[in-house]
Amino acid sequence: MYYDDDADLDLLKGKTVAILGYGSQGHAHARNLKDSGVDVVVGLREGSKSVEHAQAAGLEVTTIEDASSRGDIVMVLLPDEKHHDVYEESIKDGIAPGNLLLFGHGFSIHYGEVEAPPEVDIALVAPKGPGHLVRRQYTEGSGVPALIAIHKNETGNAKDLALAYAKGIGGTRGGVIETTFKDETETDLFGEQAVLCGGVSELVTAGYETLVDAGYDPKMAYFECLHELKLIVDLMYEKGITGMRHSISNTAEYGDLTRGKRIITDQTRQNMKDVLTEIQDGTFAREWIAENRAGQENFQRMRAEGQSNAIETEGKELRSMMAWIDTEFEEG
Ligand SMILES: NC(=O)C1=CN([C@@H]2O[C@H](COP(=O)(O)OP(=O)(O)OC[C@H]3O[C@@H](n4cnc5c(N)ncnc54)[C@H](OP(=O)(O)O)[C@@H]3O)[C@@H](O)[C@H]2O)C=CC1
Ligand SMILES: CC[C@](O)(C(C)=O)C(=O)O
Ligand SMILES: [Mg+2]
Ligand SMILES: [Mg+2]
Repeated sequence: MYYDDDADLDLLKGKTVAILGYGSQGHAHARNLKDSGVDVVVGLREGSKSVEHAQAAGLEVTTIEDASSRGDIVMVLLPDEKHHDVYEESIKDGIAPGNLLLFGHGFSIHYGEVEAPPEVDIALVAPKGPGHLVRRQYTEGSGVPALIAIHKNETGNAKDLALAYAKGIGGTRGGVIETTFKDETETDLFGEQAVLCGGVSELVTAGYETLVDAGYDPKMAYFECLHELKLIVDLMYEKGITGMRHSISNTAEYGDLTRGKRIITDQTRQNMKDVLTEIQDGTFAREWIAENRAGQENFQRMRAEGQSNAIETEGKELRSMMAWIDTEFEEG
């Protein structure tokens, strides 16, 4: 594990860090690095809606081409599915030998979507959390842990620079692990599909719909299955599963221990293994790349279906009454 004392922010002094994209991760990295005293330039496509947000945050904005050629370190924080095309059209020619090309996730390098030139260093700094929380936790004085991995290190400086970058975004406050592009990519995809996003979203929706279908008040179902999830997960985050069980009633804990395995069954565990296999053998990556080449028709349809679920309309109304909940993303 690497913590603040293991990384040297001074290595970024005199260097320009180009952040390509100002989305969830892009805005967080750009703003955190700037607040850490790093010289940052943000690269955005022509007509980007993000220009005004980045400029309002005091950041210099230029084109992706210009940022790629000005950056000693060039961090690609564009959607994974766009990396191939944008790299070929706007990034590749600007990267000088000896510069460091960084990614926030290993997908495009691991699955061969980006073919990098031999004389350029390549590494990743992948926060283990959503970009908006990378920013929020940094401003609060804490930080989202991160992974680093080195794919190519012609200069011999890639690891120290990746660690310095991780420190600049707050990652070394939470702890940084060195891994490989392969392991970062596969564990990240598995986590988001089986547990953090796919698993939890389906679990919450299924629980909500079970209560509503049985005739219970949808508002009660929302509080029970979605709102309270954060409060339970906060305890797990702070004190572990045992700590969470300390805070809940004995009745809840007995139900947890005896009923949980009827929800996550041996079949569910087998399904998790199958999902992992599809990640490891490239099936998922090929499917996602093909979906994009075909214009994202299925992706957009499923996204719209998810947005119109009853739990979403119910939740929007209930959250609007809780003044302490920040319901909008201001940028990113
Ligand atoms: N989201 C997250 O929290 C995490 C993401 N990552 C990784 O970080 C990387 C970035 O992900 P994320 O932050 O979600 O990305 P976003 O979808 O939030 O990125 C949006 C940004 O990319 C720009 N963009 C989108 N399409 C294009 C294009 N065709 N050409 C040029 N610019 C484009 C957008 O431009 P405009 O402003 O003009 O719309 C915007 O600035 C990915 O590799 C992802 O896997 C890693 C950890 C967590
Ligand atoms: C959990 C989803 C994630 O992997 C992340 C926020 O870490 C992502 O790709 O957005
Ligand atoms: Mg992740
Ligand atoms: Mg991910």
